[in-house]
Amino acid sequence: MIKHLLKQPTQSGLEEIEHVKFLIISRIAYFALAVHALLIPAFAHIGANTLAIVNVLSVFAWGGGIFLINQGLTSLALRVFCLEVLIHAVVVCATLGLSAGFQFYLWTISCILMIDYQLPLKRAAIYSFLMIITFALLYVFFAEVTYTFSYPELIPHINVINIIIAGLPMVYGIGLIREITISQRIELTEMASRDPLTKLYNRRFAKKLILAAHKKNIENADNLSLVMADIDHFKNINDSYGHDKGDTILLNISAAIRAFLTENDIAVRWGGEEFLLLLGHTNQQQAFAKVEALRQQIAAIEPHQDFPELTVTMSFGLIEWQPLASLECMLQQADAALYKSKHSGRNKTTIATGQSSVFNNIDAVS
Ligand SMILES: Nc1nc2c(ncn2[C@@H]2O[C@H](COP(=O)(O)OP(=O)(O)OP(=O)(O)O)[C@@H](O)[C@H]2O)c(=O)[nH]1
Repeated sequence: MIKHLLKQPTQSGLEEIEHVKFLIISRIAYFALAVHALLIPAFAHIGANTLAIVNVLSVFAWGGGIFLINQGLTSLALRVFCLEVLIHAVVVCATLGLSAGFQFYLWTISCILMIDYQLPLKRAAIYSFLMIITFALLYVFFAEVTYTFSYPELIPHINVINIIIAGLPMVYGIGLIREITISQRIELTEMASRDPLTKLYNRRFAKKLILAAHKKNIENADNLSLVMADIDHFKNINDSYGHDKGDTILLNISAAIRAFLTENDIAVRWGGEEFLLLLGHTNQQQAFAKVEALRQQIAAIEPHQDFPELTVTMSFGLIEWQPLASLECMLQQADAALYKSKHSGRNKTTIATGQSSVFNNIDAVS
């Protein structure tokens, strides 16, 4: 229910909270309006005419509040509602006594005031605390007031109903805050772990993932290969076609990389035009075959119909992770292999074994 109310995670946190609050408050407002309207004949029927009149005023207050909500003045509406509940609780308790349980609504508005983000925290806390003080004072001043109207046998039931209705928004509100907090935490983690342009993992976050994958591979005695990849002559592309075109190429390449990944692989935007791929369950020869397929696929991407002469290629260097070697050592070797690919003509894949042997691509060999 709460999840259903939450909007897309792209919305800023406070906006999202305000939106959800708006929906909840409008629902509560319509419900309260209906209840107060029903209480008018009920109070008139038991002979509590003052309360019937107070409820007429309450209906106006809730109706006015709904009008304010529809005008986008939710926070002001909230304050009108709080004032109405305060006055209502005091008048009803003074007339019927505390046994009917109308005082518990003061706890509800005390909580609602605390989630009114347009109120500064200090002021919200003071108002909220005043509601609690009022609640306590009702027990001081009206503890002796006894119910003298019709249907006294209904009072214990009304008490239970009031406690439940007053308690529900508090539970609901806390549940809502919990869901929003979790969804924002997930969103923040995503933002902190991803590169904003390509949405691949960023370097800082990926190191943890890579080390965890390596540890798991050692435990399972499995193969793991590490690939450094770099777009060829990217500076020239930027200089000739513009930075925006360069960004589009980065996006196309990231999409190709993402499509190529299996669930055991990790792709990272390692630097500007440099990517790191971690291929799980993959030995050196398998990694070479996979990377060659990716390299050819990238070379076949048509960057734009307006620039038929523009071809984008990538160079790769790969190494199978030796179980006892450090990440830094493996990165150095993969980097050295990439360097070889670059310096032997680019658009190539090089395997770094201990002595960094070079495998040219099929086109280059033939
Ligand atoms: N459009 C765009 N360009 C970027 C981005 N990040 C880095 N670059 C550019 O990538 C280029 C990298 O250039 P170099 O390191 O000289 O490498 P290169 O031109 O690809 O040459 P080789 O790697 O030797 O083939 C620089 O011009 C950077 O400005 C980015 O996010 N968007």
